Amino acid sequence: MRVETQRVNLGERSYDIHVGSEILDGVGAVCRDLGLGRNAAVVTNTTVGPLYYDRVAASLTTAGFAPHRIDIPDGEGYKNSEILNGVYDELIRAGLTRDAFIVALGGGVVGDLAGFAAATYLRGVPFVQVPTTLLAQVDSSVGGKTGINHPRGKNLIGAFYQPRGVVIDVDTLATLPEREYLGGMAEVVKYGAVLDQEFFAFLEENAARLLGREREVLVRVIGRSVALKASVVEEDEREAGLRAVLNYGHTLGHAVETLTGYARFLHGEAVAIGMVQAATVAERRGLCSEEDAGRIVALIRTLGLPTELPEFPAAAYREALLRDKKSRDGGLDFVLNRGVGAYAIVRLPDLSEVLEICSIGR
Ligand SMILES: NC(=O)c1ccc[n+]([C@@H]2O[C@H](COP(=O)([O-])OP(=O)(O)OC[C@H]3O[C@@H](n4cnc5c(N)ncnc54)[C@H](O)[C@@H]3O)[C@@H](O)[C@H]2O)c1
Ligand SMILES: O=C(O)C(=O)C[C@@H](O)[C@H](O)[C@H](O)COP(=O)(O)O
Ligand SMILES: [Zn+2]
Repeated sequence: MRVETQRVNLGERSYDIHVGSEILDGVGAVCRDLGLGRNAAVVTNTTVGPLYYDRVAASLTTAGFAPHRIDIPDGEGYKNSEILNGVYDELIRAGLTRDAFIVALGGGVVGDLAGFAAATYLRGVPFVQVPTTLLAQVDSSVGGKTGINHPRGKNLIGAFYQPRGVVIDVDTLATLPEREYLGGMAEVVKYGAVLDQEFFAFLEENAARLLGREREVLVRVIGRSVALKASVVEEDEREAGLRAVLNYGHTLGHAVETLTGYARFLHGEAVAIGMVQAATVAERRGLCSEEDAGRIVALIRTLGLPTELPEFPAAAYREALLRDKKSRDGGLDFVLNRGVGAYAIVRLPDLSEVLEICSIGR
C-alpha cells in the first residue's frame, strides 16, 4: 500500500505525517532521516509495548539507534504527575542527554504524557509520535498539544510542543478493542461536523464500512482528518482563536471526564456526548436547523457512541466548565456548529444558558 506523507507547515517546527500500512518498521528510517541523536527513549504502555515495541525497537536498531524502553501503566487515570515523574526518573537513570530523543508509541495518553516529558526533560528533547489508536492517529499525535491531567481538571498542565515527525501505521488498529476504536470515531465526526460538510456526508455514507474497519476507507478518513487538523494548527498553533474549533464537544466532554473521575467514559465518548449537547445549543440559538442537529446526533448514534449527559448537580458542572481553558471572567467561549461543516465560537457571559438547554441539574 502507498504511504501518504503530509507536511504540517510551522516554519522551523514543520514536520511530516506519514500514513500507511506496514510502516511501523520504517520508524527507524524516519528518525535517521530527521538526523536525530543515537539514544531513543521509547515510551509506551503495558498493553501496547508487548504488541509493538519489538518491531519499533528493531527498526531503530537497524537504523543505528540505541532504544531504551519505558513502560507506563495503561489508562487515562495514569496521565498524571506521578507517572510523569517516573518517566523523568527513567530518562535520568538511562543517562540520556540532550542529544537523545523520545518516541511515543501508543494512544493519546502515551502521546500526551511522553510529549510533555519531551517538552520539559532537559528543557526539551525532540520527539516522534507513533500513534496506535484511531484517536491518536486522527488527532492527538498532530498539533503539539502535550500534557497531563490534574485531579481538578483535564489537561490542566501542559505545553505546546510539536513532534519532529508522525508515523501512522493503520495496521496497528487491527488489535484495538472495539470501544476504543469507536471512541476515536468521535474526533473524526468532530472534523466533519465543524470543518467539512463533504467529509461529514462521506462519513454518513460510509459508516458501515468504517464500522467494519475497511482499510481503504480508514486510510482516506485518517488522511482527511490529519489534513483538516494540520490546516487549523498551521493557522493558529497556540490556540489564540481558530484552533478552539478543535475543542468542539470538549467543553462539556472534559467536564464529563473530570466529574466521572476519568473512569466511566473514554475521552472520545465524552466528546461524543459534548457534541450532542453542542448541537442542541446551536439549534436553540438558531445557528443550526433541527435537521442538521439531527444528522450530527444520528451519526454519533450510528457509530455506537453515547449521547446522554451523566447526572451531576448543576454546581458540579458549573465548576468543571469554568476550569475549561476557554473560560475567563465567569464565562467561556463555546464552540458551536453552524449547520453541518461550519462553526461559530460564541461567548457565553455566564453558564446558565448552557445548563438550562442541556437540562443540567434538573
Ligand atoms: N493532544 C491532543 O491534541 C489530544 C487530542 C485528542 C485526545 N487527546 C488525549 O488523548 C487521550 C485519549 O487517547 P486514546 O483514546 O488513544 O486513549 P489511550 O491512550 O488510553 O488508548 C486507549 C486504549 O487502547 C490501548 N491501545 C492503544 N493502541 C492499541 C493497539 N494498537 N492495540 C490494542 N490496544 C491499544 C491502550 O493501551 C489503551 O488501553 C486523552 O487523554 C485525551 O485527552 C489529546
Ligand atoms: O488539538 C487541539 O487543539 C484539540 O483541542 C484537540 C482535542 O481533541 C484534544 O482533546 C485536546 O487535548 C484538548 O485540549 P484542551 O486544550 O482543551 O485540553
Ligand atoms: Zn479530544
